[in-house]
Order: sequence, then C-alpha cells, then structure tokens
Amino acid sequence: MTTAADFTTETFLANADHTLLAPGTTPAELEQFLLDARRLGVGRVCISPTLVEDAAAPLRSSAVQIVTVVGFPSGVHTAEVKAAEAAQAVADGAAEIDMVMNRGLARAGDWGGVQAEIQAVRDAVPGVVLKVILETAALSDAQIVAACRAAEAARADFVKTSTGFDPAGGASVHAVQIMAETVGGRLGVKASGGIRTAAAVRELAAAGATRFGVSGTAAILESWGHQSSSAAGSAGVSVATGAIQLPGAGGAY
Ligand SMILES: O=C[C@H](O)COP(=O)(O)O
Repeated sequence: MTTAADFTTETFLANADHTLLAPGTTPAELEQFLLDARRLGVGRVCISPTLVEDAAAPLRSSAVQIVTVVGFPSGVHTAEVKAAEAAQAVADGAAEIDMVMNRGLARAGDWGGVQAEIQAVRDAVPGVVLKVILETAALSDAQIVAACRAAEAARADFVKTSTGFDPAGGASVHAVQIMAETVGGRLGVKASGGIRTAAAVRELAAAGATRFGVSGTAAILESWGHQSSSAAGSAGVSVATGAIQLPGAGGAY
C-alpha cells in the first residue's frame, strides 16, 4: 500500500500522464507541451486523438509514450465509432487508450451493454493498454462498483475517474477508494481531473490511485515541497469530501 509519505516525485513522474486535451490546440502549443514533457521527465503524454500523429515523430527518440482518448469527452459515441477511433489512434502512434464509458448505459443499469462497448474497443486494440473513464462524479457508489466490474470483465487494464471536462467534477479520494477496493491489484486505477497539488496526488495515491492524469504537472512538482493540505489549497481539492472542482480545463465543453 502506497502511503502519502513515501510517494516521491520520481514515483509521481513515472506514473503521470501529462495531459493536453484542451480543444483548439495549435501545432506550436503541442510542440511546447512535448518539450515540457521531456523536460519534466514524465513517462507519458495524454493528448487528443487529432494530435497523436504529429506527436509521434518528435517523441520517437524519447522514452515518452503517447496516451490518447476515445469517445471524449461525453462518451456518447457508438461502440463501433469508439473501436474505430482507438484503432486509428494506435496506427497513428498511441501506446495507450483512455475510452469514455457510455454513462447512459451505466445509469440505466445496462451493465451487459457497458461491458460490450468496452469489449468492442478491447478487441479493436488487443495488447494495447486500455483505460475506461467512468466519470465517477456523475455516478453513484454502486454504479462505480458495477462499472469497475464491467471494465474488468471486458479485460480493460485500468479504470479512470474522470475526463476533467464534466460539470459533475473530477477525481475524488472517495471514488478512488471504491475503485481500488473493487478492482485494485488486478486493474490499475487512474485518478484524473482537477488534481492541482502534490498533496492531492499523495492523498489519491494513498487511496489507491496508481496513475495520475494531470495537465498541471509543473505546478504539482513545484508544490511538492510544500506541506499545505490539498483540502485547503487553491487547487479546490477537498480531501475530506473527495470533491474536486475543475477551475482549469474542465468546463470547456
Ligand atoms: O484525463 C485527464 C484530465 O483531462 C486532466 O484533467 P486536468 O486538466 O484537470 O488536470
């Protein structure tokens, strides 16, 4: 079990998906983002599918891998579209796929349907790391548990809390605990959306997160030496309640 105290910057960087998913990104902004990723020493970048091909060439000489998103951010795309999007992204150079689950199916209790759409993406990109974005802030605890089970049954590799773009909110300690209790040790748990400080990263790691989707990587590293609680920080993370506000990328949709 990871404790907040022994979670180092090295552990964080090795398990960080440095993220750029804002719509309207220009080639110059992508270039700067990739330079930052290498300077920071992150293991992966998480970028929009339209950016994958352009990012693949400059990253080829580095150890940085490309993660992209499918059915993003709403998840309302058909399973066939998500599967095709995933296959195209891998052909373009993506090493990992973060797909957004169809939340309507989940809220209706159609867990067979949820499993089937995850399975469709799984089958389209065999051998590729597949994460399922649940948008946990918009689900009940029981729905989070069932969604985790559907992801595991469909042979996903990770469950992921949030897109970072939903008004319901981002990652929370509470959701991560539920996910870790349900599939932890067999599937990874990616916390993402609204994570702004080192304190928040440590709390989420202690709750069971094994991967972190963060657009504010540099600011998180800058805050690493500070002991101020994420709950009280300007990041808007409330560890007590687990609610995370999304002052950054979230709300763009
Ligand atoms: O998937 C990752 C999230 O979009 C990152 O959210 P963030 O911009 O709030 O760090």
